[in-house]
Amino acid sequence: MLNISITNIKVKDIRFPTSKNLDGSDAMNPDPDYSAAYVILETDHVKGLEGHGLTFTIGRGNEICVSAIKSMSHLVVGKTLESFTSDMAGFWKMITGDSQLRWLGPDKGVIHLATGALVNAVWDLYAKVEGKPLWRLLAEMTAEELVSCVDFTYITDAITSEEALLLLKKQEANKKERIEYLLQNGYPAYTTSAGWLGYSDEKMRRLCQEAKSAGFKHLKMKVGADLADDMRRAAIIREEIGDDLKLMMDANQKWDVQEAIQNMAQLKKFNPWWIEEPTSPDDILGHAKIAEAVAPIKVATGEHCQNRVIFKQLMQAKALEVCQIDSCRVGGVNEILAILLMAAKFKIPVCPHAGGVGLCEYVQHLSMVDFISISGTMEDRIIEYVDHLHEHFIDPVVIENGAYMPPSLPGYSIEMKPDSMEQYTFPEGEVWRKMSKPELL
Ligand SMILES: C[C@H](O)[C@@H](O)CC(=O)C(=O)O
Ligand SMILES: [Mg+2]
Repeated sequence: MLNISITNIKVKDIRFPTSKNLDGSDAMNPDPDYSAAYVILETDHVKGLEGHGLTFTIGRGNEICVSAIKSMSHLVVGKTLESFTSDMAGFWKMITGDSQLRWLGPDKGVIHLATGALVNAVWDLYAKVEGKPLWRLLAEMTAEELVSCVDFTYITDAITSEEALLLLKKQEANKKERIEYLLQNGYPAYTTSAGWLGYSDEKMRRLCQEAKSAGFKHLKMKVGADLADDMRRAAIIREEIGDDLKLMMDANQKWDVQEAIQNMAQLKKFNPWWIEEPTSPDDILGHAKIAEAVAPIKVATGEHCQNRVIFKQLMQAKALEVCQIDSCRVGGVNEILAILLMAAKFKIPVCPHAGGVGLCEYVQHLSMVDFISISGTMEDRIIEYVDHLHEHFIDPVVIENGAYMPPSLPGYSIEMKPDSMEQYTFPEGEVWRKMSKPELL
């Protein structure tokens, strides 16, 4: 059944003009246009099944990701799916190990974002061929099969494949119960939709009220542009959500280390649960220093963490207390599994990043497999939710009473509607043509 070949790859530059309403805005990224470098793997499957994947950017530069994906296409076109799935760790090593492309990374920057799109498209195809949503495909793997998806290169000083196997075996006994629990209750979500930096106070108030009535128990706000403004906005949010809901703050890398410590000394008045990306994502020791100084406020990071090696060091240095995996910043599902395993070993909760197009659709699968097979718990774990652009997906996320309900369609939930792809292709799609010629609006 898996003996199908990938016959062709299509890559698209799809952009949504979210900067118009300042959706997704933060202190570092004031005008993001949520965008996708989008991959379609065509196959010779009798039903014409395709693998879809994307990597997320915020507009300009999306074309560079598109180009990088095209440069990697020789690694998948003409190959059978089985040649990948029979040795998933080998597949990932091959994709990230091209002897010439590797020079562009290794495992970082544009080439790694491109890897994310391509690897995720292969997993989408695999899950579709197996007729299962990705979370279930992964959850139904044995401990041995899951371990065999992971390339442990450069992380064996933190976790070996033998340790990973033991950890997974411990979770095997109660997997069925956890699947049942998930199907009944879903996985708790938090919302960022009320707290974008560019929103007016009135809009923020209204969205806080809506979030509360929709059943969310956690809400995240953006900080970092101006401390006085952060204090004012935090006071408004607390006024609206009260003291029972948890509030998180996200500085999107705006501060130097000392500045982060000083600013959090002021903002702690609003009882934040975590401070996210307080400084440069590459500054491991800086994060450790901040974590020590701002405790009990937790330090969260990961959406710009380039690979499993940096995650490993953040964990080893006690620099990260909430692990925010990003489904396409690192090299797709295989590398995410490596990070989930390390987080479980270090007992660090995983709360994925999802502020972007398609990221909610992706990451729900990852937290679900974490719960079922890896950490075995939802304690202190929540998945980010942003209320944008879900209407463009064939299998959009379903949020009920503040929780993600498990997807049931086969695949990785990332396939976009053909119409949406066409209209938002940059720059020739209808939406962008009209924007460049306002008289057509
Ligand atoms: C530019 C993105 O919207 C970013 O602000 C997302 C983010 O930091 C988050 O969701 O967290
Ligand atoms: Mg963030």
